[in-house]
Amino acid sequence: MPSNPLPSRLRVRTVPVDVTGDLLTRIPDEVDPREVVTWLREGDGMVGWGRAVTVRTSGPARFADAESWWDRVRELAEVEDEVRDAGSGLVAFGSFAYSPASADESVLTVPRVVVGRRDGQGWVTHVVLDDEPWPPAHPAEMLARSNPRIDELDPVVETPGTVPAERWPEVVGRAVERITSGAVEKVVLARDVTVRHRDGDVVRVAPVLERLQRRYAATWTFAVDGLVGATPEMLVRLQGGRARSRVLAGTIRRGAAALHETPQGDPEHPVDPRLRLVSSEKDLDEHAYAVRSVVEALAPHCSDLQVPTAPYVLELPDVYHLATDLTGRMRSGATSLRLAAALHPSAAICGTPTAAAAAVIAELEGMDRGRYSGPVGWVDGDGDGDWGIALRCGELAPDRRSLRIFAGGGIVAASNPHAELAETEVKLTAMRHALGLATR
Ligand SMILES: C=C(O[C@H]1C=CC=C(C(=O)O)[C@@H]1O)C(=O)O
Repeated sequence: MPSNPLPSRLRVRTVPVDVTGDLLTRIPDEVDPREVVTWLREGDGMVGWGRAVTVRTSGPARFADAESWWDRVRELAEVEDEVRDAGSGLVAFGSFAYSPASADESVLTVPRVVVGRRDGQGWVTHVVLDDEPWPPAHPAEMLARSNPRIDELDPVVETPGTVPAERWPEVVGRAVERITSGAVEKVVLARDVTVRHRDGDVVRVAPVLERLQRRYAATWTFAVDGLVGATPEMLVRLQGGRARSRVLAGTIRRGAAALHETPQGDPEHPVDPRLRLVSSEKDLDEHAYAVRSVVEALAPHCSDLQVPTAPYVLELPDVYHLATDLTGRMRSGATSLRLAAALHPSAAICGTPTAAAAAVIAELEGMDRGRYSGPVGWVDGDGDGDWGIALRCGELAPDRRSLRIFAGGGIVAASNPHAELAETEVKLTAMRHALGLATR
């Protein structure tokens, strides 16, 4: 497990403060973009920066190694927490590779500073190591500073990804063949696109996050170790003994164009795309596989698991998704991180059966997904936390001068390869918009 040795002391102090305005503007501009962490929704949540302690893990044990490291950090921490809410006191932000075979490391990190706000209650957490003194600035003074360049996007250009868009329908067609031959029932295939700083400089993430949270306020805007995005899908939230999950699968594009997209579309008698989505056998099938995978993984940990019988339509700025919200009471004592590990990879991003779908993905996608589609989120000292699935996101290259942005879609027997290409394009809109690229 490659990680720096833990310090002999780790002191954590959380104080309540009045936090007004946009949390993202509190992140100092000079912070390395890979050291920025965020978890924001509807303006509330947490932002942080700096690294107090960090673990990097990889391979099949990437979750288990991170969990045992977190247990040691929890034992070591001396916590003074005047707020005592989920996320106050000791907290770590994490992001895990989708595949055990990924060359990309998974990461769990305790920032030096966290600024949080929930339901009008603000707080600041500082972390110091060994005998370091507490930072001299009073939290209120620190919060008075605000990043003057938050609206300044870096100029970027887009270049093709691993599989060029025009070849994507062929790749999807091969997946449909695997499904009709019976090798697999559902498989989720994803593609990437590379975006580079036009002048070869470092791409700053705070302005990207700012645009994501403004347009996609109802999603979770995240940043962990250079992975930035706005996910609509909550793998698991654990708070006060209750687990929740929002499963998404099944998508239709918003807007007038969607009305004419299928061969059956009649421009004279447009059908609301939401109605089309809830009555589409193909999308309902795709959704049912995803729900089943989450129910199977949550059931051993929960009593009283509530599973709605039919999905609802989640409305996002570019797309509608079929969505199911599940809730259960915890009986296993697992932390949110343990639950995220148990739920990954769900059939919303891998397929059914899991092992067969993972093999088809490895064979057909031709790329390493890195941390796209892996769990991303945070865990606090009590084990509570939020873990989303890293979707609608991009991952900064180690040199921070480019990022790969990703989008995928669930393939079932009835999938149309050209419609699947269009679906990945519309899902790429979130990151293209946030980076200031004209959307197609
Ligand atoms: C794999 C992605 O979306 C998943 C989540 C929602 C809907 C999906 C779909 O309809 O295919 C995917 O399962 C992605 O955004 O890259």
